Amino acid sequence: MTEKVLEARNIVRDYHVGGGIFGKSRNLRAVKGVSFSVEKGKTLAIVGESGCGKSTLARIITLIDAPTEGELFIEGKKVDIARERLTPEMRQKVQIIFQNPYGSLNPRQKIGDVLGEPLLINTNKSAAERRDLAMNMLLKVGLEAKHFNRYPHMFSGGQRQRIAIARALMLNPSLLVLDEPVSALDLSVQAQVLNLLADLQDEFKLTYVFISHDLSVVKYIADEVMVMYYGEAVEYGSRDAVFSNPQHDYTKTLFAATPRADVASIKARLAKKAA
Ligand SMILES: Nc1ncnc2c1ncn2[C@@H]1O[C@H](COP(=O)(O)OP(=O)(O)OP(=O)(O)O)[C@@H](O)[C@H]1O
Repeated sequence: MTEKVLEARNIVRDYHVGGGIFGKSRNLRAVKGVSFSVEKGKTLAIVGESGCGKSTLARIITLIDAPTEGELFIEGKKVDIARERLTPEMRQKVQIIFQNPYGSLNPRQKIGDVLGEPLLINTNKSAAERRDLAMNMLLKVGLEAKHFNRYPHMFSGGQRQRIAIARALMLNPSLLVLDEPVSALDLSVQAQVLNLLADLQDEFKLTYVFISHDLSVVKYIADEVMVMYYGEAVEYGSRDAVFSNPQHDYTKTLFAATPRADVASIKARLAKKAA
C-alpha cells in the first residue's frame, strides 16, 4: 500500500496588505483552497510564475507560516495548525532548502559544526557520534573530508547547496521542501545537484516537494506536477499527463512561453558530466 507522506486539504492563506496612514488595508488571498498529496519516495513539483503562491505554500508545508484555513497531514498525522507550529517530532520530519543557502549558513561556523548542530540541538548524541554522522553525511553529498573544517565562504554555490542538503538530512527527515534549489546555479552545476537529489531520494526513500519555475528541471525531477496560477491549482496530475496533454489554458500558455522543456537535453547534459 502506498503511504502519503504529505497531504494538504483546502489550504487558504490570506495576507493583510496596505493600510498606511491614509490607505485602507485589504485582504490578499495568496493561496485559494489548494489540495494535494505526495506519496513516499515521490516528487511533487509545484510550478508557476512569480507571485502565484508557490513560496507561501512551501512555508505552510513546513509550518514556517500558518494557513488561514485548511488541514495538513504529515505521515498521516494531522498537524496542529491552531498552535502554528510542528511538534518537535514533526519538525524533524520536514526540512526546507532555499534557493540561496548562503543566507542560512553562519559565516563563522565550520561546515562540520553546521552539520553537527541539528544533532546537538535535537538529540543526545555525543560529540564523537555527531562528528562521525556529520562526516558521513558530508561524503554522502559528494563533498570531501578535508571540507569538514572549512568555512562557508570557501565553497562554490553548488557546494554550498550540497552543504544545505546535508544539513537538512542530518535528522533523517521524510519530506524535503525544495524551494527553487537549483535556480541560482550554473546549468552544469544544476545537473549535478539534481543528480545528487535523485540519488539521495532513492537511498533514503525521501519525498520531495520541488518548487520551480523551470519546466525542464520539473520535467526531469517530478513524478507529479501541480501548476499554480494566482493562488489556485489550475492543473494537477502525473508529469506525463500534464506535459503531454495540459488541460488548462494557463498551462498551455506557460508551456508555449517557455523554451520547449526537453528531458533529452537535460539527460544529455547529465551523461556528458558523468563521462
Ligand atoms: N508576507 C506577506 N505579506 C503580504 N503579501 C504577501 C506576503 N508573502 C507573499 N505575499 C503575496 O502573496 C502572493 C504570493 O506570493 P509567493 O511569494 O507565495 O509567490 P511565489 O509564486 O513564490 O513567487 P516568487 O517565485 O516570486 O517567490 C504575492 O502576491 C505576494 O505579493
